[in-house]
Amino acid sequence: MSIAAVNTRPLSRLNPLQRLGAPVERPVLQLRSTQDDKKKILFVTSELTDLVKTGGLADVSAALPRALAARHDVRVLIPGYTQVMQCGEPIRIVGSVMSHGDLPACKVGRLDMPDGLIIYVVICPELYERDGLPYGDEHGNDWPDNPVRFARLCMVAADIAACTAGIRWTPDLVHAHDWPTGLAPAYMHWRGLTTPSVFTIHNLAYQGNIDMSQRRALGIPMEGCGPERMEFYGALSLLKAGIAYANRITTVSATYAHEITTPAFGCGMEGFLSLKARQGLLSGLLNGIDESWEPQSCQHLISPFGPHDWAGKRANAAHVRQLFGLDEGDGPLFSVVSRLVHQKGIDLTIAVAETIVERGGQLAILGRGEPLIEDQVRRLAERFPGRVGAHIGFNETDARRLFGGSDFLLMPSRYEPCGLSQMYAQRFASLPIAHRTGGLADSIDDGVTGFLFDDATVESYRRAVERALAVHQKPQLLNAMRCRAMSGGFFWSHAIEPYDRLYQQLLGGRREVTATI
Ligand SMILES: Nc1ncnc2c1ncn2[C@@H]1O[C@H](COP(=O)(O)OP(=O)(O)O[C@H]2O[C@H](CO)[C@@H](O)[C@H](O)[C@H]2O)[C@@H](O)[C@H]1O
Repeated sequence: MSIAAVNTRPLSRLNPLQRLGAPVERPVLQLRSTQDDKKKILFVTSELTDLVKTGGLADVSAALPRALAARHDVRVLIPGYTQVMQCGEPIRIVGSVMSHGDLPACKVGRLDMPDGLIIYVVICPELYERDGLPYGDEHGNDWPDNPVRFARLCMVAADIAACTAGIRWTPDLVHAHDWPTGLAPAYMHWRGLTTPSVFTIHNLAYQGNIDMSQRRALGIPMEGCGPERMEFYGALSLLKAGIAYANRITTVSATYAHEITTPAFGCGMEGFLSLKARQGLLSGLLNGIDESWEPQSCQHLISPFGPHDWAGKRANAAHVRQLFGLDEGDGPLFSVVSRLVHQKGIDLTIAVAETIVERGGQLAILGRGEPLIEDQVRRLAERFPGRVGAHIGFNETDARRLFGGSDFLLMPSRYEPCGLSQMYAQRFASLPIAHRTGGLADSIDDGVTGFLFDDATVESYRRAVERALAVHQKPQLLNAMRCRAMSGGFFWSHAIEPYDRLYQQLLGGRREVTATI
C-alpha cells in the first residue's frame, strides 16, 4: 500500500559520531516566487496562537500562513470567540451571510494583525462569545452546540470561496484543519465549487462525531451520509467529511500518515484512509516551528544561551527549580510541557518518576487537561517534595523557560501525529526522551538529538530514561548532543516546501509532489 508522503525532513544516515560532529546548518528563507505567482489561500481553523490556543493546532495555524506569506496571499478564517473579539485590534465588518438550517445569519469581520496577517472573523455572538475555551467550558465539558458552531464556520468558508459572503477576495484554494473545519470542503463540494481544497489531520482521535438526526440542521444533503462520505458507525463524522471531500488530505508527519492506515492508530477510519492512500491522496508533511525559537534572543528566557555557552541555560534551570519549588542543585532536570491527556502518556511518566528521583534527578511538569490526570500529577508532586514540581495551567513564558532550563523533555506519547514540544525542546538544548511513534520518530535522532524507545510501556520508557541519565554523567557527550539538537532544521522556512509543492500541484503549477512511500 502506498502513501504519497511528500519529502519530509529525512534524518541523516551517517553514524552518530559523524552526525555529532557535523556543521550547524541554518535555514535560509528563499523568496522564489514573483508577486504574480502568488495564490490566494484561505486557512480555516478553530485556533490561532495569537488569539486563542488549546494546543499545537494553534501554533501551526499561526506560523504556517506567515511562513507562506512570501509566496502566497494566505488569510485565515476563525470563529469570533470572546478572546478574538476582545483582542484589542480593530475588527471591520466586511461581509455577511444568511441563515441556513440551524446556522444563524452572521457577519464577517476583518482583523489585520500588526505583522500584516489578515484574519477573517465569523461574528456570531450567540455561537462564539461565551466564557471558556473554543470547544467547551472551563470544566472541560464540550459545548452542546459545537456541531452548529463549527458548521457555521465551515459554511462561511464555502461562502467566501463562492463569492457569496460579500468579500472582495476569493481564494484559489481552501486549506482546512481538523474536525471543526471538516465540513468546509464538503459544503464547497455540495455547492458545485471547483476551488481545490486541502484537509489536514492534526489529530485523528478527535473526530467530531454527531447524531445522524442533526443532518438537516447542519445543511448536510442525503448524498453526504453514505459510508464513502460522512457516515461513521451509524453517526456522522465531521472529520470524515474533510477526508471524504477534500481534494488532498495531509497529516503532520510521514510516519503518522502511515500509522493512521493501520488498526492500531486508525481510530476506526483506517480502511477509509487506506483507500485514500492507495489513491495517492494522503500525504505526511512534517510540521515546522517559527523563528522565535532562538535561545540567543528569546525574550521569555531568564538568560540567553547558545551552543557551547551553557551559563544562560544554567540560569534558566535555577529559575525553573525556584518556580517549581525544587531543591537547588545541578542534577539532571527533566520536564514535561504538555496537554494532560491520555494521548501524552502522563501515567507512564508518573510511573518512571521514582527512578528519576532515586537517581538524583528532578522533574518539573507544566500543563493542564483531564481533571483526573491533573490530580495524579498534583499527587506526584506531593509525594516527592523538592524533587517533583507541578503547575496545572499553561503559559508561554514558563513553557519556554522549562524548555530552556531542563536537560531532558519527557514525551512518552502513545501516539503523536507530529509533536511540536520535542522540536522546541531540541532548539533550546533539552534532549527529548520520546516514544518512537509518529512525528517523534521523524524528528528525533536516537542517541544523537534525543532518546527514542520502542514500546509505550514503563519498562521500555525507563530504559530510555536510564540512557539519558548515563549521558548526563558525561558532560562532553551531553554537550555534543545538545549542540546537535539545537542545529535541527525544523523551521517553517524549510517545512513549507512540501505545502508549496502540494498547492502548486492542485492549482495546476509545474512543481510535482514526490511520492516517497
Ligand atoms: N495544557 C496546554 N494548554 C495549551 N497549550 C499547551 C498545553 N500544553 C502544551 N501546550 C503547548 O501546545 C503545543 C503542543 O503542541 P504539540 O504539537 O506537542 O501537541 P498537541 O497534541 O497539542 O497538538 C496536535 O497538533 C499538533 C499540530 O499539528 C501536532 O504536532 C500534535 O502531534 C497533535 O497532537 C506547544 O506549543 C505547547 O507548548
